[in-house]
Amino acid sequence: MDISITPHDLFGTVEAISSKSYAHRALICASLANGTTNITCPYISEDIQVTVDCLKALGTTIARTKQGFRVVPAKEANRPQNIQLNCKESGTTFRFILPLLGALNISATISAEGRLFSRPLEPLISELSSHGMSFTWLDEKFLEVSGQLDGGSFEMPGNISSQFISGLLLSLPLLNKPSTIQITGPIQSKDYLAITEHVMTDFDITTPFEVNSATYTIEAQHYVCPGVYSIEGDWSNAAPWLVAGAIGQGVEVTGLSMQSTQGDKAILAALSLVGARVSRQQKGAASMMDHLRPFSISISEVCDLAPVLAALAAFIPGTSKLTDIQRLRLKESNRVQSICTTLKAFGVTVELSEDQTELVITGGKQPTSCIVDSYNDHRIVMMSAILASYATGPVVITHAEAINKSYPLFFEHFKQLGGICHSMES
Ligand SMILES: O=C(O)C1=C[C@@H](OP(=O)(O)O)[C@@H](O)[C@H](O)C1
Ligand SMILES: C=C(OP(=O)(O)O)C(=O)O
Repeated sequence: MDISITPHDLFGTVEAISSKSYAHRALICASLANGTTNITCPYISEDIQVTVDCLKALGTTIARTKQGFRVVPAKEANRPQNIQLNCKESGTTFRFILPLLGALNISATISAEGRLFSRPLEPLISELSSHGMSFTWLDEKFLEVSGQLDGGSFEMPGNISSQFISGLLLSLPLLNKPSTIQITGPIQSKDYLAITEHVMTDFDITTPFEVNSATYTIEAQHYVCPGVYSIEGDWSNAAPWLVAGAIGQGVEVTGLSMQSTQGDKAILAALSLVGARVSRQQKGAASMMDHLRPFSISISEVCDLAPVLAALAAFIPGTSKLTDIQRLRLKESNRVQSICTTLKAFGVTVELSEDQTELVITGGKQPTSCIVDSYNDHRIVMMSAILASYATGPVVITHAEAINKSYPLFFEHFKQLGGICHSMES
């Protein structure tokens, strides 16, 4: 599907969709608990559905209700022994499900789509292999997984994907012997680990972290069903609207928690830093244009914000920088390349620093009318839609169905804010 956008100011109010990161974790914890959990999660996406489908294959009964999901864990005797899973393009699902298969001693043949199997996995596979699990690649198209995961001492680098560590945290309490996870090197995406700890605590599991040794201790524990569980609004997917507000007449996003553990609520601090008028409300946030100035922001803790921050930089006269961009190359697309190519198509000057760790964007000229690709990346679609709204003429985004990975209602909400778009079959 291609989307054609006619430039028009984005203005008004939109409701935040349910947090994808919280939804993945709550569905997994509920599947492992001692009773039925009703999860409030009004908005779903392809990635959340992938986690639902994988958990169903593990024996969990999950029904879509009016407001979310009813999750009934499998009885031990009813768990399958050998299953087929398709993790599609969901990195979070894939990296969480691998240790879980080992903890439940279920063999699986896993398939994937897009770039998922090319994204980093080795540190996780290597640690799981030295704790009882086996992995075999079939033609690089399927991953066969088997073996009982054994507790003990795990080591994991902190600067490749926090999902390796979150996956271990979720699974290790199920083992009958205590474990530790020592994180080596710098720890990045820390707030995603905090989200994992938050949801696990809500299901009565504690995983104390000792800062000096950078080590989690995980005792054998039981997930306790909280009865109901509410998924909060998604800050990462609210960010494009808040950026649109800051370069236009103002946008408000409701249904967001100001106390959220989600690192991407830092979009508000970023917008304040560039001089936008930001208001923090009881249950939401709004942003509006003021005197915008160039910025330099490290994206090491907020890597999913990089595409929309790049779009923001394009509208600000002067040179802005996104620094610590190394891990952007490991996402649904190589986001260093896809951000650069997209900005250039809109006529925006962008350069990579000599050491390849910074994107240097010179903004202030109106983005030009163009045809851009999604690079099969939902966050590039959102970035392009914001740039297109203020472009000199029509913009076509090809393969825009990539948006469904995290935000199937994106273009509905875009129209709700006054955006003008229509879809065309590719
Ligand atoms: O745990 C999570 O829910 C996520 C962790 C982050 O990945 P990395 O830790 O690999 O950066 C983030 O980019 C991803 O969209 C969601
Ligand atoms: C990288 C993302 O997700 P995942 O790692 O789960 O595929 C994302 O949502 O931008």
